Amino acid sequence: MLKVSGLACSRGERRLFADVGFSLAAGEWLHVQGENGAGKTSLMRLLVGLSPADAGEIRWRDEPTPSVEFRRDLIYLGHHAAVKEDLTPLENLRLAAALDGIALDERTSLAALIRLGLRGREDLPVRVLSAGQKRRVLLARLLTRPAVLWVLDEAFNALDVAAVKLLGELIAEHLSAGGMAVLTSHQPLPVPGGKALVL
Ligand SMILES: Nc1ncnc2c1ncn2[C@@H]1O[C@H](COP(=O)(O)OP(=O)(O)OP(=O)(O)O)[C@@H](O)[C@H]1O
Repeated sequence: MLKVSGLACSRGERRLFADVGFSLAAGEWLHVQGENGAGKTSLMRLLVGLSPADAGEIRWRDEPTPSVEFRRDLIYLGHHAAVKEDLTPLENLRLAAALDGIALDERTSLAALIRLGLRGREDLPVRVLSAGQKRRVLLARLLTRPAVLWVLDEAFNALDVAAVKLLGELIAEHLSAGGMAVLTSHQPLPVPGGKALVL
């Protein structure tokens, strides 16, 4: 269970939001909405522990975050998350796993890339892939290790119609398996249910 209460955030002189609260249980997801500059990315960064809040509390499994359990249970894909251009998709996935302290076998990586429609691209340097294919390499990380909580900032950007549908399916499968997700997007998302938070 993720429980957020009384969260406040300022940037410079400006108060972006105050008293933000929500909770997520297994199978639930939150759609964070708001106009450009409202503070969606700032909220996601607070949630995952990359920047401190002015006030409020974030609890995961009844413990304050960040905790070892929270880090283990979380996959965060930031708004500007990128893949390394000189590495191949397989190498990118291995590197991301290593940074999470996890050894990743090639079979799992390859299966993730194939699910993301990148069969035959796994050994090419990422720099030769299209923008959408690069996003797909990033999204393949979702399938390389089990994580209960997916925090995805504008993950649907730069995806073609098929990839939007695929990501929607991956998130729906994740939720059906008891996962949770916090998603930002300016568009309606192809994921059933969901709570809304408008900043
Ligand atoms: N480190 C920082 N220093 C100063 N201002 C910042 C900083 N980070 C964010 N801001 C400001 O905070 C506001 C909210 O930014 P944020 O990226 O959270 O918005 P957003 O809702 O994700 O916007 P968008 O829909 O355009 O992606 C913006 O005005 C931004 O310029």
